[in-house]
Amino acid sequence: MAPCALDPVVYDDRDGQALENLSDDIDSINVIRADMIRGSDLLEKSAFDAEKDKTQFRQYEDACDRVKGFYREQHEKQTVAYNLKARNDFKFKTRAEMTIWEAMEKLNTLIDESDPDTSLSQIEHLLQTAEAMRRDGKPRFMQLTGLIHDLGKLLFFYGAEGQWDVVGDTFLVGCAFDKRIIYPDTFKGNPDYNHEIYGTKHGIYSPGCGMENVMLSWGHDEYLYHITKDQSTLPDEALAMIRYHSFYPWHTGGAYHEFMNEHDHAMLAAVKAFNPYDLYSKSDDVPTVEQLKPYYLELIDEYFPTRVIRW
Ligand SMILES: O[C@H]1[C@H](O)[C@@H](O)[C@H](O)[C@@H](O)[C@H]1O
Ligand SMILES: [Fe+2]
Ligand SMILES: [Fe+2]
Repeated sequence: MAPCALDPVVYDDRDGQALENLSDDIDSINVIRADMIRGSDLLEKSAFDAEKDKTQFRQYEDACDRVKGFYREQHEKQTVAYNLKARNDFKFKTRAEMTIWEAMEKLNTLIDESDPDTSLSQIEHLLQTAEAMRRDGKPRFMQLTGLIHDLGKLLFFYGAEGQWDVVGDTFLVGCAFDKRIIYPDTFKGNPDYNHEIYGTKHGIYSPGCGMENVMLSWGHDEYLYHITKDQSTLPDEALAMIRYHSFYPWHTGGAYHEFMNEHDHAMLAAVKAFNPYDLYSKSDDVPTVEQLKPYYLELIDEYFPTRVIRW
């Protein structure tokens, strides 16, 4: 079987039991895909070690069966009907009330089964992302965005149907599934694949309609986007980094650009600046949570005035 950063593992850990048998072969993942970051001047003074061969990130063809199985299920189940229902459920429920830091601690028991590149816990991944930005002197709002960007994975504990509607890359539903999405053939099992409208190039959308009017597959990005939009003072760039960070077919693959408006182009630049910190910090040293906590608690207070968040 193909190698995997996280194999074998206990995935369904909703009760917070100990996760067992995490393999520690993440050393082999110190790799950057130079073509993905070329042109991003925000990376000129990057914290990522240029000597490391980064081409091994996001190697889905070589990924283990866990990752492949995850995406098959996700691609078969993310339909328009499911997405409408998920948004409706979200709107009419408050799942929990807790601070950002408490959310980070709660999320710590989740191991992301879509991710071929890390076996670390989520709190460590969040701190790695934020710390890489801090080292590079990125603005405080961006450091905070790095710290919280995956907190939407909390959905897993609040009524998700599995991990397929929480983690993984995102794409559009309501129009044809783009070939630039990883494992594009797995969409053949999606009931919308041959739909008379959803199966067409533009589907229910029209060119130039703006990304705020398209439906991204439901998961941690969309969920946290709505929460931060309503309950933080973070700027539009931060909200875009949160909403689109898993939208690889768009920010890296170049798909769906026909739906963008002018504002979206500015947001795309912000997401591209964010993305390398999310991805390539996965090979950085494991952060010491307690040591970093005071700095980040202060940063959280700057942008979340109510402190206790409705999740
Ligand atoms: O496996 C990962 C993980 O779920 C990330 O949180 C998400 O943002 C990425 O797009 C995905 O590839
Ligand atoms: Fe994510
Ligand atoms: Fe992430």
